[in-house]
Amino acid sequence: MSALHDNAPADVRAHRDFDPEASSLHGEADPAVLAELQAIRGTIDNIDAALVHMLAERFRATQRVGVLKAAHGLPAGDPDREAAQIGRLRALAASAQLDPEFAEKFLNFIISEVIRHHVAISEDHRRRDDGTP
Ligand SMILES: C=C(O[C@@H]1C=C(C(=O)O)C=C[C@H]1O)C(=O)O
Repeated sequence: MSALHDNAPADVRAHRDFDPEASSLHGEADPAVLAELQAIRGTIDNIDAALVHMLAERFRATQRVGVLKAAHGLPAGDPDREAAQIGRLRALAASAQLDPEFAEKFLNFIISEVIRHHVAISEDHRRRDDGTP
């Protein structure tokens, strides 16, 4: 299909039109070096795709938790659960030679987004109960 009549959403197009060889380094290094770089980048692209799919599944699960909490009037965050998760992830990271500080920051980043979703779900739920728009 020509680009002119392409009605696919921008994100769908970006995925479909992704150029795995896009680089600012063409002509900057020996072709053998660029070929090795390209091979490693293939692995990075696979991992990035897996991360997105895993995060999508995680958010699908946390949305269910959010709905359950809202239906039963439970708070969005659960600090004791978070502390246990962070301790576990830090240990896992250390054994995998990943920086535990980074693992903790990454988990906190995700959890704060989850809590934002839970607050929104709970407000929605309350509005529906009150009959307010
Ligand atoms: C998903 C939950 O809600 C929040 C988000 C968490 C998470 O993303 O893992 C963990 C604890 C809660 O602060 C939960 O309580 O299990």
